[in-house]
Amino acid sequence: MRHMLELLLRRAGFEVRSAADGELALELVEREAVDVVLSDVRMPGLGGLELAERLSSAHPEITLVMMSAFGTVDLALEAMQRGAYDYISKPFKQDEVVLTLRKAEERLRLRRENANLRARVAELEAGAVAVDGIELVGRLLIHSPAMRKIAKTVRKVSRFETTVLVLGESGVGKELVSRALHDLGDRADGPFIAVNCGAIPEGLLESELFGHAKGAFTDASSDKPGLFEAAAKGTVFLDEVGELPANVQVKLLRALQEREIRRVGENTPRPIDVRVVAATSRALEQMVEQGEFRQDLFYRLAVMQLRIPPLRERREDISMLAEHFLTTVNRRLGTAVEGVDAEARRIMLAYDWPGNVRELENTLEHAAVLAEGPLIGPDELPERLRRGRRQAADGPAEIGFALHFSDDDLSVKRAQRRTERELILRALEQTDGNRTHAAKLLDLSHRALLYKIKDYDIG
Ligand SMILES: Nc1ncnc2c1ncn2[C@@H]1O[C@H](COP(=O)(O)OP(=O)(O)OP(=O)(O)O)[C@@H](O)[C@H]1O
Repeated sequence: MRHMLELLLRRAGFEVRSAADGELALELVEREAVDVVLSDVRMPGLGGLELAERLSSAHPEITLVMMSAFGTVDLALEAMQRGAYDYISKPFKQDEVVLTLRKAEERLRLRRENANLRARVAELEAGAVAVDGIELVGRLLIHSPAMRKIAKTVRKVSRFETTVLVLGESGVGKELVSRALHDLGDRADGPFIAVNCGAIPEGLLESELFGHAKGAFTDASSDKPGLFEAAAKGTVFLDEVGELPANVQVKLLRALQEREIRRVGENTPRPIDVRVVAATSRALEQMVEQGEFRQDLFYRLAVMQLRIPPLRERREDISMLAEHFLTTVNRRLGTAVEGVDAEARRIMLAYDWPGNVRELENTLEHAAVLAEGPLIGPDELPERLRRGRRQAADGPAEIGFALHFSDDDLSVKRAQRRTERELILRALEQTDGNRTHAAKLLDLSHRALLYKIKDYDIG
């Protein structure tokens, strides 16, 4: 019977090992990774019931299917109580065995999938995944101490309903930060609606945001809810909030204060249930001083402010983001670029990235398309990067160092390593990558510098 089953199952595509009794079967599963065990109920030595017991305690991941002959069905049922998954009664048809095992296989697949999902959910619930010093907060990849601080605040603030104002240059990731606030908070199951206040024509803004009644204006052929109503139980993200015209600023302030809106052409207010996150790349406080933005609205929006530093102030994120973008570009465009060579990397680390993370993303897409080999070289980088030396006006060096100290990591050893790495990067930038000159600036022997460059993976 064992022999016949071996042949049958092999033919059906299973990888089969056989054991003459229960004892041997237990030894076998210790030696090899086994998904499913098909076992008789009656066997010499260790019987099916005991096997079921021992397997389910030592190897709960293994699915056990029993075979029962006439008169042993009750034993098979008992085995199921002790952890077996299914049983087949003898005599059986060949298809029946294969089908039962396929079912067991499917169950296994589902269990694995569930375990994966559970792990992912646990990660999401924790709000972050940290791997090798890289955190994932919502969809934000984070490595630098400066961004870690932001991640910590995002995690805290996401739990509250407060209005948040996200500040930062264009392309630093303000929208992703706002999304993370939404994704990690209680409204995650609700919609996240992003509105670019600068992109909607002034005349349409009010009705886009708050909706309109039929006949409110020429094109209003029916009642229409606005984005604030569409985002019920979710978040409205007002990007470029500094671009809002004065009349809409007033309406927004009222909506935030009263928690209700009026559709254009309607008098009765409607309650709203949204969290508002706003962002701007403009100096909003200055706009307030110059009378271009309402002060009361500014205070209302800026209950909590998050300032995202530009990429040039957190160069530690560049390599991680570059790797991430290469992976997504490869997937999207079918390219097969494995990385960035040492020289191109040095150029990228020294460049100022005025367009921030978005510029980095576009640069890598451009380079991946041009790349001829597995690595991106300096020639594939846009001209402006090769020309762009770091400017002296980049601020005093101390700023860079201050960023390396965060309250949640006070390890002197790690701080020393980070500082040393940063000093080496700066020396290499100042000397155009000339290691002999850099070693002199660093007061290190040439050999020591080479060793450290390798150790710190500077390239
Ligand atoms: N930390 C990060 N991890 C992964 N992707 C990022 C990160 N920061 C930014 N990005 C990506 O960079 C691009 C720009 O980010 P985003 O749109 O959030 O910036 P922004 O500050 O809102 O820009 P703008 O001011 O122009 O609206 C997006 O494609 C985004 O996915």
